[in-house]
Formats: sequence, C-alpha cells, structure tokens
Amino acid sequence: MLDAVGVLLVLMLDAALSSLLLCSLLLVSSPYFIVSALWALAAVKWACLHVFTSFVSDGKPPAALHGLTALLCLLLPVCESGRVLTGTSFQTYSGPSLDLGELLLVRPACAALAWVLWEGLAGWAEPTIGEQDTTRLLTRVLKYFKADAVYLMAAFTFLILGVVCDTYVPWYQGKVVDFLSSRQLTADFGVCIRELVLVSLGSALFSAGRGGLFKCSLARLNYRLKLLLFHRLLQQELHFFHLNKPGQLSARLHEDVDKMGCTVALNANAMVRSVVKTLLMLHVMFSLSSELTVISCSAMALLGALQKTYIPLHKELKKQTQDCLAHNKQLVAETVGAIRTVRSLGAEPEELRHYDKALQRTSSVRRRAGIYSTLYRLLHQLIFTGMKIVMMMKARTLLSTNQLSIGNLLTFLLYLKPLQRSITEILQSFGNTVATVGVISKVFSYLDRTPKRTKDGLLSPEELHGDVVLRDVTFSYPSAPDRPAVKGVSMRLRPGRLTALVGPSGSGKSSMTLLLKRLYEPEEGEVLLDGEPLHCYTHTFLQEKVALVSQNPVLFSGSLRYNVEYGLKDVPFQKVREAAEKVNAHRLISAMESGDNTDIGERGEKLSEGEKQLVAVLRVLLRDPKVLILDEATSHLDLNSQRDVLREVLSGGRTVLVVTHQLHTVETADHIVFMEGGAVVEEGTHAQLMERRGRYRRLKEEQFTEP
Ligand SMILES: Nc1ncnc2c1ncn2[C@@H]1O[C@H](COP(=O)(O)OP(=O)(O)OP(=O)(O)O)[C@@H](O)[C@H]1O
Repeated sequence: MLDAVGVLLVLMLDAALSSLLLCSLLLVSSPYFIVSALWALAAVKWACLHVFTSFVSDGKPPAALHGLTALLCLLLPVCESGRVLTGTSFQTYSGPSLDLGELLLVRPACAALAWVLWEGLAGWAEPTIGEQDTTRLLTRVLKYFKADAVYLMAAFTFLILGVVCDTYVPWYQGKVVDFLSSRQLTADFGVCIRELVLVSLGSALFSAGRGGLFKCSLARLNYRLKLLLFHRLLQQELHFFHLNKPGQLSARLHEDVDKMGCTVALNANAMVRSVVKTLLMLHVMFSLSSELTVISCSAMALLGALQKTYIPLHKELKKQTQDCLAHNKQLVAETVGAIRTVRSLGAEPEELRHYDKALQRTSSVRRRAGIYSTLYRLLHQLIFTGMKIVMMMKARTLLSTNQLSIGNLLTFLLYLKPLQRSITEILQSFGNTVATVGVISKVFSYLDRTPKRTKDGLLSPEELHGDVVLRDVTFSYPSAPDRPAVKGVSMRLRPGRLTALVGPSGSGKSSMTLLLKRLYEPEEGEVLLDGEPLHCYTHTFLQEKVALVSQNPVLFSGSLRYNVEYGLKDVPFQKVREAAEKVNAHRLISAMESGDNTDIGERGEKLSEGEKQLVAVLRVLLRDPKVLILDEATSHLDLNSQRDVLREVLSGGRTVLVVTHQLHTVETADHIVFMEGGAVVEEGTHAQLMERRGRYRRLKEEQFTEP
C-alpha cells in the first residue's frame, strides 16, 4: 500500500519538478549547455525525490522506489546525451524533442538504459559484505598470477588489440559493399581492401597469441597452486583427513584449483574482451545510426534480463543433473562391487528399486531442464524477431531519407550477432566468476590452514637407546572428544625387550600405537623417547627411528620392489635380499630377483594378506628403526614366519611393542600390558599375570588364539 501511494506521490512531485526545471531550459541556447543543464537538473531532482521518498517511507524507502526515482531522473539526460553524442542532430539541437516516435520508441529504450545505469551505479557504490569478500578473494587469486605477470600483460595487450581489429572487420566489409554498390572502384577502394585484410589478419594473429598466452599462464598457475596445496595438505594433522574425505580433497586439489585458475585466465579474459568489444561495437553502431542502435540496445537489455534469469536456473538444474548422475554411478558401482553380498542376501529386488528411484529423479530433473530451455529459446527468438521487424521498419525510413546507406545498414546488421554474443559472454563470465567464489574460498581455507599439532623440534641425536616412557597419557579422538580412547596410561618400553599390548577390542591398543608414532598427540601427559618428548625431535629423525606396522598395511600400485623400497633412495639389492631372507620371504626374493616388475595392483590386491604383511615388515626393517611397533602386523603369517619376524625385529637391541591376540607371542614377550576401556589394568610377565588370577587370566581363553 505504502509502495503504491509512494509511487503516486513521487510521480506527481516529479511532474511538478520537471515542468519547473524544463522551463528554466528556455533560458539556455547552446546544445552543450542544454545537456549539462539537464544532468545538473537531474541531480537536483534526484536529491529532492530522495529526500521525499525517505520522508514518506520513514527513512527506509523500498528498493522499487529507488529504481523509480533513478529512472525518472536519469531518463531525460541519458536520452538527450545520446542524441547530442550521435552528432546527427547536433547543429540543430535545441532541447528535448516532443516527437511522438521518439517518445514511444527512443524514450522507453533510454528508460531501460537509465535503469541499468542506476542499478550498476548503486551496486558499485554500496558493495555488500559478500561482494567485499568476492573482491578480496579475486584480488588474492590475482596475486598468485604475479609470477606470470609478463605473460598476462602480453595476453591482455593482445586481447585488446585483437578485439579492436575484430570490431572493425564488419566496418570495412560495409565500406567495401558501399564502394561496390556505387560502381566507382577508385584508389580508395584498394586502400579499403588493404585495411580490411590488415584488420582481419590482426584479429586472427592477436586472438591466437592471446589464447596461447592465457593457456600458458593458466598451466603455470595450476602447477604452482596444486603443488602448494598438496604440500599444505600433507602437513595437516590426521584428524583433518578424517573430517575431509579423500575424494573431497582430491576434487579440491584438481577440479577446484582448475576452476580457480579459470576465473582469471578464462573468465576475466572473456569479460574484458566482451566489455571492450561491446563498447567498441556500440560506438561504431552509434556512429552508423543512433536510432537503430537504441532499438537494438533495448532488445539487448531485454535479452540480457532474460538470460540473467535463465542462466542461474540452468546452472542449478545442470548441477542437480550431475549430482543425480554421480549418485546413479555410485549406486551401480557399489552394487556391482558387492555383488557377492547382494546375491547371498537376496537383495537384488531392493537394489533394483533403489536404481529405479534414482533414475526417476534424474529424468524428472532433465524434464524440468528441457521445459525451461524450450521456454527460454522461444522468448529469446520472439524478442530477437521483434527487434528485427522494428529495425527494418526504421531502416526503410532512414534509407528513403538518405540518412543511411546500404553498406552502413549491412555493417550494422553484421554487428548485431556479435553484440548479442558479447553481452551473453559478459553475463556468463560474470556468473562464472561469482560461482567460483565459493570454490576459491574453500581452496584458500585449505592453503591458510595451520596444522593443529605441536611444531617439530630440532633434536636429531647421533645415538638413540630407544627407551620409551608414557607418563599419564590421556587421549581422545577429535571426533569423539568426550570419549577418551586412552585414559591416564603410564608404561615403559625398554630397549632389547619385547612388550606385548593385549586387551579386548576397543580397549585402546591401536590408539596407543598411534600416539607412540606421534600420528596423534596426547591431550594430557607425555610420551618420552630417551627422556625427551617426541615433538622435540625432527620429523625425519622420528619417522626413521620409530616405525609402525599395522595389521592392514597400505601398499601402492607398482612393482613389489618399488613397494619394499618405498621412500628410500638407492638401496642396494643385497640389503633388501638379506632382510627378506631373515624373515623367510623366499617368494618375494625370487620375484624381485627375477626382475618381476609386474604391478601388484591397487593397494597390493594381487598379493595375499600374509605377503602384504611381509612387504610391510620388510619395508620397515630396511630403515633399521630403533623402536618398532607391530600392531597385529604378522597376524596373517604362518607360525614359522611369525617367529622369524619376531626374532629379526628384536635383533640389534631394538625396543619392540607388539599388539597381539596370539598366545605364542604373548608367551614369549618379556613384559605384558593388559588394557581395558582405554586404561592399563594389569602388567607383568605371562607367568606373573596367570598367577595373579585377575582379568588377564579370566579373559585369556577369549583373548588369545592358539597356534
Ligand atoms: N578415528 C576414530 N575416531 C573416533 N573414535 C575412534 C577412532 N578410532 C578408534 N576410536 C575409538 O577409540 C576406542 C579405542 O579404539 P582402538 O582402535 O584403539 O581399540 P583397539 O584396542 O585397538 O581395538 P582392536 O583390538 O579391535 O583393534 C574405541 O572405542 C574406538 O571406537
């Protein structure tokens, strides 16, 4: 209600102010003064209307009233400036025209232009917080291009030159047509042809140069950013990797970094090119015919508005389609991958139902996308055809009054399609840039992330005994902060001795091994190595001297030897063979000796579980660690191999901790630590614990497997 009354009041006030101000124009005679006065009067009028709208709406005028006041104020100066700038009626210009055609055709077009101008100005004047963020992020992306500044400068120079040449091709083509239609092939015709060839060549050369340079700098940026991001990711604490799934991180590293580079190298490139080209084309078109330009501009504004509405809708539906397709793919992969389970549980009809539902969702999204696309094309075509009809009618008048030549009309028509393409490109590149802001901020959030772990120290002693002490260690996983996995544990691992860590599932044994390897850090208490906290040692030293082998070791695709020597440089094969002989890995030795470079498959799928464990043990033994932790690392080996491995790992006075459920290992251990509920409940030798008749003895039957 307030809006309707407000609009009415504003219109009445505008009419009063306009008549008053226009009367004062009668005192001015020069065209320049008239136009300047129109702009000045528009400013005065805008101030009055602004105060008035604020007054009638209690200081909070609705956005629609802002638009209306802007339109009312800018309409006349924009329209009259256009008339004066075209120069056709400059000499005779004596102020605003009352011509009916102009009032019905030109004024509405100028109204649309004035509104667009106001929206642009208002948007510039008051950037929102989101826009400030966008600007900051985009500026930061630009900083990453610093190393390629020369390439980029050259690329942008080529871009401008290419656009200028490109814009003038139709201009010269029109001139050639004019020469041909006049049938007077004078020397000027030759000059004109030469210039046409020159601009065409320039356009081709500069465009090719621009494309190459942008692609080159984009490739360099991608390389730098990916390396930097991967480096940052590798530094993060383990919890970060629990929170962010591998697929997510990989997508960030590859797709998102690519998109980020494209923002500058492709979107900015397209944006600058299209803006320059649009301005140049408008300039040329205006000089050919101001009337036809105004008609095409109004149609373009309508097409722009249509596209602005359709593009986000189209993108959203495209994203939904892609999500649906990815989901369908995953569904099929999961079902086929687990076909044994699906068949044995008779779940085929259930899986078929799931897939049917997923397919229906996909086709519904596609149907909607199809309807919107058809509607968009229809409206687009209608606007374009309407514009052509109005233009042709106007062109007939202009041709009959000799205000326009055939060549100029042809040139004008040649500019129409590129103009429309340029405007579409501006909207698209703007939309793409805004769409990538989310992606960019995510990439930056990873680049800026400081790992939540104590900084590595500088200790790297020549000699290490391997005396490990845990003092009142408490630890909970960041994802379950209220449920400590290890509670106030104190124990000592002595050099040359085998300590067995036993207990029921979920008692905190593996968590202890992760703390000893410093993959996590205790919340309370400390882990000391030769009297110094683990974080005081350098990262490399600690990784060399303290080794962990888990029950399901991770192997990489590649040859057997590659996996055994993983992370080591130039290991003599003799050393590998000796280590393998000691742990009875004869099959592995012969495979490596025969130069068998066959891939062991993804995650070593072509090896048996026992062979995988042997590779993992060998890999660690080659590093000759001082402290060795085996977390059920030999559970898949036969008894003899298990004994061989234990004998070998204990040689050389190593400190060894084994997490095990095997009775024979427990019986040979020098010391046994029995854990339950994250705490140490009993400790001693096997004989001592059996004598005590405590939890260990009671649970022995359930806990340990006989050989
Ligand atoms: N990544 C994790 N996030 C949250 N909680 C975890 C995580 N890993 C383990 N836990 C929890 O910590 C507790 C101790 O787990 P841990 O793996 O150390 O037990 P475990 O004694 O090694 O068991 P098992 O013998 O079955 O390997 C369990 O309650 C487990 O649910």
